[in-house]
Amino acid sequence: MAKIGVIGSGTWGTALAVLLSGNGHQAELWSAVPAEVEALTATRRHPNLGDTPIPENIRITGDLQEAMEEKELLVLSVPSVYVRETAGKMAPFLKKGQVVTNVAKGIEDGSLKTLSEVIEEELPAACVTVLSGPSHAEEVSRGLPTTCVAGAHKKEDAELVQSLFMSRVFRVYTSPDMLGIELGGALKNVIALAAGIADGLGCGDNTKAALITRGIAEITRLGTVMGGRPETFSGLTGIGDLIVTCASMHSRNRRAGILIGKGYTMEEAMKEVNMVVEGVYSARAARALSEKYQVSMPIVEQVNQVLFEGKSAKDALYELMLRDRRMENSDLVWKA
Ligand SMILES: NC(=O)C1=CN([C@@H]2O[C@H](COP(=O)(O)OP(=O)(O)OC[C@H]3O[C@@H](n4cnc5c(N)ncnc54)[C@H](O)[C@@H]3O)[C@@H](O)[C@H]2O)C=CC1
Ligand SMILES: O=C(CO)COP(=O)(O)O
Repeated sequence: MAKIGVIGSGTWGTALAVLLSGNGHQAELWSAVPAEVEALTATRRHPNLGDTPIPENIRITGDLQEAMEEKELLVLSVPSVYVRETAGKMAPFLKKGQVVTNVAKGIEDGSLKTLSEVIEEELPAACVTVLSGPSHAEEVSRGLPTTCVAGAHKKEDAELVQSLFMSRVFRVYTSPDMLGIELGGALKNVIALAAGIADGLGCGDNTKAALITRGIAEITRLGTVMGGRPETFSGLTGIGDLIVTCASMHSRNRRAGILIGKGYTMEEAMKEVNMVVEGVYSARAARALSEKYQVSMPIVEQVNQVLFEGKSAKDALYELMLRDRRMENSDLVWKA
């Protein structure tokens, strides 16, 4: 039995605390929002997780020091925009060498840093790791079989995360490619917005398959130029996560995209979904990275134009369809 602090009691942090508690660990769940601490303590339910009870042995607290004290692992589960601020607040209580696992998916706006890089800046004494993969909280909390990848610089840190989370319904692999894992997790949300927009426009399965396939091509092009491994983008945290987020009605990004495709503005769609839609924040960062690294990302570009420049979803779709004619893979060569 390990003591684990889950820092962030949103849908995902709560589902992970329930999973860890089911694995026999003592989980403590922290929230920055006092009203959330009160409501979760009173109801022992998370509003987005249906009837799943939060077991009585999970302590819910607004006291960060208490949530971090004597913990073998700290799971950082706040949305990406709060990662720097929250990691900064954790700094005074962090013990040297304490393992911190980030589970948020994003890229910091402006700095274009991955979230583990942000955490390493704020918590230089921590051993920073990540956990990512195709894993909707709504299904994990119900014990539906799910697979993820624990990424770390050091093998033993990845294996610690693997051993604490692994169960008969939650299989965890390990990987040293933290950069590839994090880029896949952040960038798939932008493609999921495009997939949702296509759904909202009334497109079909052919369109969805095209967006997933060309989407992973964009993610892999950028990710490998930045130093991620191609194998990672064809694995669980790359194509795996992209498939689930483009196909599932649990996906916040896809749902926001559907509304935008139906004519909602970005702000209206985010309000309606009422949970964090990370792709909206990652879209701008993805476009900036594609410019910085001179990598073509046409889907990312069109999503940006729809979200931030008032372009109609239909125009964006037809512009993608009528781009310059090209080979599917320009590395292939024709026989003479
Ligand atoms: N929901 C899911 O199925 C999954 C979510 N993720 C990632 O986990 C992260 C969190 O997502 P969710 O839990 O779904 O979000 P959510 O929308 O359910 O929760 C948002 C949370 O933000 C917190 N918050 C508000 N103000 C804050 C502040 N100033 N400082 C710190 N926290 C604050 C609130 O406590 C609230 O619980 C995201 O990056 C998401 O992409 C990753 C895998 C699965
Ligand atoms: O990353 C996630 C599932 O792996 C959650 O994000 P979405 O809800 O947008 O799919």
